[in-house]
Amino acid sequence: MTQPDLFAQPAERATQLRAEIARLDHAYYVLDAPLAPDADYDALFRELQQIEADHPELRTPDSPTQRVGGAPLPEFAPVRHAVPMLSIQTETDTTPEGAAAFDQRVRNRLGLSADDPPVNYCAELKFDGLAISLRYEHGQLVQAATRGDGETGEDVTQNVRTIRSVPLQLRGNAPAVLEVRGEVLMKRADFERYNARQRDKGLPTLVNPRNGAAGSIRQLDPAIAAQRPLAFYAYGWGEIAGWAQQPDTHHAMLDALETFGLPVAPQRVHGPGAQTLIDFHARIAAARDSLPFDIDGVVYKVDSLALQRELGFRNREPVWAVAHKYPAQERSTKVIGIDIQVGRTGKLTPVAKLEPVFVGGVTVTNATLHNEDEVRRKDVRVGDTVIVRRAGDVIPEVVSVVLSARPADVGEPFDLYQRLGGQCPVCGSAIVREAGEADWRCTGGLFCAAQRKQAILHYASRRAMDIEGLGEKLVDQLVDAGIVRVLPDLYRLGLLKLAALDRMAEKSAANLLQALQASKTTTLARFLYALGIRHVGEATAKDLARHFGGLDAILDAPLEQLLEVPDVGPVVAQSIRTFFDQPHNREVVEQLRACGVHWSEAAPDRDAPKPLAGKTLVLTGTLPTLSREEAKARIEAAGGKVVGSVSKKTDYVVAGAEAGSKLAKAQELGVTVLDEAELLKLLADS
Ligand SMILES: NC(=O)c1ccc[n+]([C@@H]2O[C@H](COP(=O)([O-])OP(=O)(O)OC[C@H]3O[C@@H](n4cnc5c(N)ncnc54)[C@H](O)[C@@H]3O)[C@@H](O)[C@H]2O)c1
Ligand SMILES: [Zn+2]
Repeated sequence: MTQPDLFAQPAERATQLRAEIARLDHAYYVLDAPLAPDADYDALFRELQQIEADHPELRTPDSPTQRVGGAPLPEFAPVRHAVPMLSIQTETDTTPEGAAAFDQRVRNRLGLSADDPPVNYCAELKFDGLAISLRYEHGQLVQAATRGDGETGEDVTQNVRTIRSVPLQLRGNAPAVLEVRGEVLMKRADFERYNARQRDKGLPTLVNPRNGAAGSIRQLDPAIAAQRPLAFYAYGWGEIAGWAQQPDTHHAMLDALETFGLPVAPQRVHGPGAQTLIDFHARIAAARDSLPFDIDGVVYKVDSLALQRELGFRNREPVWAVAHKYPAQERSTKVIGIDIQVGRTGKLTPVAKLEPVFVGGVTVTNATLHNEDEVRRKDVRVGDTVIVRRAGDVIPEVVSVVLSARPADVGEPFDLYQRLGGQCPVCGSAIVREAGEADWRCTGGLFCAAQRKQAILHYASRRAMDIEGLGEKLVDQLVDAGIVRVLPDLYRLGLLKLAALDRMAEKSAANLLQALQASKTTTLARFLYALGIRHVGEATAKDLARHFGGLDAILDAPLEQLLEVPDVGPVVAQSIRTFFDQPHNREVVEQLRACGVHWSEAAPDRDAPKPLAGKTLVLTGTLPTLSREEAKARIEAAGGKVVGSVSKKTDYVVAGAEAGSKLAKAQELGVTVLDEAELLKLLADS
């Protein structure tokens, strides 16, 4: 990025700026891969405009200030716009009161004095997407084109057809020719969802919604475009022919477009004078974060089409419209460090520490880097200049690195495991990243301070230890006050301490103590589930309890033994093993037992005979006494496997009432068919 060169002469500086702007324009408009945040680009652009205003002799016809957008890509068929697609002037005073200056300018140009009535205006959102022109002939969508350089755009009809909200056929009595102009964009939630999915799959993410929209529309493969969720909002028009009663104000035109079935954003107003605009500016600024899509500001337009014609155009901009921007949602800043945070579920998230930057209306000093692969893909290093995005209520994130600004002494490529020496930065337990997972995790779930609240809430939940009255608010209080650090502390709570907490009546404190006392008598399955071991849900906890009978056998079970448990595969077995290999986790388990948590242990099931070992069974129809789940559990406990469809490899089909095609198939293949009684008899042999 070119820094202002204070010693350059205006002519030299203008040349520098034009070259830099041309480079950024190409990346942004042609390649859909911006190299700098808009705020930086806008600063360069304004500087050039200022030089050209101060030194008109330096203005060249090929200056970026004299034209719109970028050259169309040769891969697309060119579309010559019957009415050019222009830009909009962005004012420097973009405070709400800035609207008064626009009003004054309009009044001056129209030769109105202070005694004349106010001019009517219309105000809309300034969508941050890609401008598109939709051509309808006799109500049918016949062509969709990008803005391109304003004169010639790209034919993107196939891709635009995949956008659900763009009508292929207009409703009502549409004019013979209607060119609708508007913006294609990606809603924030769709963008987040798309990126989350990509991250999970280890695939590249979209830089921002604007880019996602532009990149999708300018896809050569409509099938790819169709997978990207896009939206469209109309805000204007180009060529019109054969419209008998065409409205004569901008707002009535938008209303008419809406009646044709075109999407028009509801956030729009019209009314007299600057105050209409000032109010809209303030209202939208407050609502910006909660809008479903990104906007970069608001647009003010003179409402009367006759007055618009009178005011006309200047350079590449209409005189009757102006844009006021809000604080940028993307800014560049420097990475001064990369921290790793431990989330409440043990997930490790790399976070960039930043030189403070004002973005999206707040000062940001931290931005998420999501996960290790993401840091590597973006190649973010300490010392880099990065683009940071903060839009809506989403946490700020690092979008990309400005590689051209990378210093020679930049840090090493990021390696999470090495950075942490394999240990959770909060509790020192081992960290793991399972196959197919994007995140590293701390395995010290019972002990890790970062996971305390989550661990307690899970432990107390209804299907775990079922401790009534121990909800989120109370857990927050107990942990924040330092009263409960690890689970066994729960059993050391006394009435005095509890009743001293905010809003805790003595009665409810006593109830809680009673619930805690009652929870000490439990089952092994509940206790195992309550520990919150990753991948050990209720069903697996029950299987483990049944298979091993007692806790000690599980604590030390080698992987091979864990793998013998029905439905426990390598990932689950490893997760159990790693969990109990953490000394801190074991300590907590021992302390819980010492506090009196107990259950009755049974003979280990794994030593029992397995009459169905190696057999494959299929269940069909309704059995007289066993539910489908019970039958499955019993068969699995006896070493059998239950599958969904009958084949030659099936050993038995267990058929109940209303058995259908599976029974027929079994008979056809000559597979032995059992009823419930016969199944129970087989099981009883164990
Ligand atoms: N980051 C970069 O490197 C880089 C490079 C080039 C351009 N840019 C950015 O692109 C923009 C450049 O200008 P531009 O001419 O493309 O757009 P602009 O900001 O000058 O405004 C014109 C565009 O606004 C859009 N618009 C949205 N809502 C509208 C509404 N209600 N009514 C009318 N128009 C509406 C239309 O698409 C129209 O084409 C700037 O924001 C600039 O920061 C960034
Ligand atoms: Zn930890």
